Amino acid sequence: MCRNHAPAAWAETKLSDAKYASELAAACEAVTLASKLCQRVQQQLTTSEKADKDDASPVTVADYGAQALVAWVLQRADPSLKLSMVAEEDSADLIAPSGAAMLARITQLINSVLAEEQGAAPLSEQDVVGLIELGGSQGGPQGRHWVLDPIDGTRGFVGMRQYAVCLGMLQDGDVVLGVLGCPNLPQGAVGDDDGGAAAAGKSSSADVGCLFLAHRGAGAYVAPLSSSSSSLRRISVRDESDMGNARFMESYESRHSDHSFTAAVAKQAGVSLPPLRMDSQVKYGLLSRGDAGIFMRFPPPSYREKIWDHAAGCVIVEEAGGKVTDASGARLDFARGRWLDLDGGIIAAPPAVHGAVLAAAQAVRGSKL
Ligand SMILES: Nc1ncnc2c1ncn2[C@@H]1O[C@H](COP(=O)(O)O)[C@@H](O)[C@H]1OP(=O)(O)O
Ligand SMILES: [Mg+2]
Ligand SMILES: [Mg+2]
Ligand SMILES: [Mg+2]
Repeated sequence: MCRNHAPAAWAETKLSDAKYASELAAACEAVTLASKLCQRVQQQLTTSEKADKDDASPVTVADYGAQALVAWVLQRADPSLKLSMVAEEDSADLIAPSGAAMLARITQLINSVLAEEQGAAPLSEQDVVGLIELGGSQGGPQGRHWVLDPIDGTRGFVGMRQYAVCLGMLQDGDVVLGVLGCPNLPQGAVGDDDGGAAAAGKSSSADVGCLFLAHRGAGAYVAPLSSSSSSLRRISVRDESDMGNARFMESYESRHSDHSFTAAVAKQAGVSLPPLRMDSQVKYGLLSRGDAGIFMRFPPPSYREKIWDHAAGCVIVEEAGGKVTDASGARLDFARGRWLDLDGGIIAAPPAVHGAVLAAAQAVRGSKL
C-alpha cells in the first residue's frame, strides 16, 4: 500500500508515521462509507419496520451492503493483494433463486452510495456477490486478515438505538487496527440509560456520529464521523477506582447478556450506579472515551462469540489504556479462526478497576456453581 494518504488530522499524532498508517486510512474510509449506507437505510425504515416485528429485510439489506462497501474500499486500496476478510455475512441467501429481489435491492443501494460519495462506476450484481464472498476467510494466526461486523447491534439498528460498523485488522494473530463507525452516538459524553434511543432520535444533528480508531502502539482516537479527516481527539479510559462513582455498561438486550448476573457482580464489586444499557460495540467506544468505567458481557452458556463482535472494540480499549479479558482473566485470542472461544464472558475496564470486577465475577460465579 502507498503511504501518502494519511488524513490531515493525523499530522499531530503518532498515526501518520505508524506502521499500518495507510491500512488504517483505508479502514476509516471503508467504515465511513459503510456507515453512510447504514444511515441511509435506517432513515428509510418504516414505522412497522422500526417496531421490529418479523420483517428482517431492511437490516439485512444494510448488513450486506455495508459488507460489500467495506470490501470494495479495502480491495481498491491495495488491488495487488487478495483480500482476506473474516466477516459476518455470506452470499448463500443472495445467490439462491429466492434472493434475487434482495440482491437487486442491495446492488441498487450500493450503487447509489458509490455514485454519490465516490463518483464511482456502478457495480454489477455479480460484483456485489463477489465482494460479499471476500468475507469468507477463516482467519487464523498467520498473515493479515481483516475482521468485519458490517452492522453490530442489529436490534439497535432496527429499534433506532445504537449500532456500529466494526472493522479490525489481524496481523499474525494480533489485532493491530480497529475502527468503529457509530452513526447514532453523540459526540459529547453519554450518561443516560435509555439504550441510546434519545441520541438516535437526533441522528440528523451535527453533533451525532462518531468514528473511533486505534493503531496498536499509537493510541486510540475519536473523530466526528462526518469530518474524521480534519478532526481527531486522543482518548483514554477513565481510571475511576472509587466504585461508588463507577458506572458499568452492558447489552441492551438481556438475551445477549445476563442482566441479573451483571447486577450481582456489580453489587459484589461495590458498584451502586445503575447500568448504562446499549447495543453493540459502541460500548467499547464509550469505555475508551471515559463515558463509563466498566463493560461486562455474560452471554448464555450456549452462545459462542465470534471474532468480529470484539476485535475492533478490543484494540481501541487497549490503546485507550484499558484491559479486556474473559471471565478467567485471559486476554481475548483472535487468532483461532472465526470463533472467539473464551471462558464465561467478557470484562473490560481500566487496569485498576478490572481486577476488582474480575474478582467479583469469579466470586459470583463460584457462589452459583
Ligand atoms: N443470542 C445471542 N446472545 C448473545 N449475543 C447475540 C445473540 N444474538 C446475537 N448476538 C450478538 O450480540 C451482539 C450485540 O451485542 P449487544 O447485545 O451488546 O448489542 C451482536 O454481535 C449480535 O449479533 P449482530 O451482529 O447480528 O447484531
Ligand atoms: Mg455483531
Ligand atoms: Mg452484525
Ligand atoms: Mg447478525
